[in-house]
Amino acid sequence: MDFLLALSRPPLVLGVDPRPELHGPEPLSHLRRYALEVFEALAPKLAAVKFQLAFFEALGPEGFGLLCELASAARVMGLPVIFDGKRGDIGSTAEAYARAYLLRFPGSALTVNPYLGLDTLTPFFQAARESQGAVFVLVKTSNPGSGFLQDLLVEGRPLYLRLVEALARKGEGYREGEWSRVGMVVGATYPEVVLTVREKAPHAPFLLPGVGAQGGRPLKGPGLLNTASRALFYPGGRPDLEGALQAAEDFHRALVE
Ligand SMILES: O=c1ccn([C@@H]2O[C@H](COP(=O)(O)O)[C@@H](O)[C@H]2O)c(=O)[nH]1
Repeated sequence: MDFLLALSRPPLVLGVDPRPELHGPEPLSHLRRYALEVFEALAPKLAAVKFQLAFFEALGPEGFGLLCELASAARVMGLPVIFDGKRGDIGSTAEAYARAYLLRFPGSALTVNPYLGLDTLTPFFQAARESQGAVFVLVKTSNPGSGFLQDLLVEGRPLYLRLVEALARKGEGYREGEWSRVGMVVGATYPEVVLTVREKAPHAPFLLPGVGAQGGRPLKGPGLLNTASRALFYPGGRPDLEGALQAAEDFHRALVE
């Protein structure tokens, strides 16, 4: 499956940030069952499933096993997968991260951190092209303090915008039809920034985290993948299949009507 197919699906991404303490006496088996039920029930309303690697890593080796199992199950259900790991390192290590999440899981996407420089992102972009995947580069993150570095003025323009311009240029080399395999993360908590970034990067898929629990509202537009984790996976703060379906229907209505 080519990740870019996610852009022709409904524009909502289910975030999976598992909290075993909410899953009773046998947390991992309950979590596995619950996640599979949620994937199946919500699949027709989703562009993709985003797995937050930190929450799986925090569960130790069993957590990594569960991540692989759930990622495979999502793909079998026809759902593209995003690994939210915000990886980034010198080139040789970036290559290893790219092998781990893009080449071993063809057709998936990975979030990456640009702080080390654009040269360190090339292994991710090349792996995404080879595996029909995608890369989402952190540009303007959803957190309240993101401006501390990202909004710094550099030669009169915010740093995030300079990054966007450079990525948009680079992304042209990884474009297939309308969309590039070089995507960007822009917080749904900054809707005005989403518009500014879109003007500079018309062919980049955008991952918009922060919908729901962080106060961001769903945003409509081509190539915008609205992402909610707690609000969809744990509506009301706990596992609730009916509630998850209702929340997905509400977001879906806001996005497609
Ligand atoms: O700018 C960013 C980048 C990534 N995230 C991740 O998205 C989810 C958000 O969870 P919610 O429960 O929907 O708030 C989480 O995995 C973050 O690590 C982000 O929030 N902002």
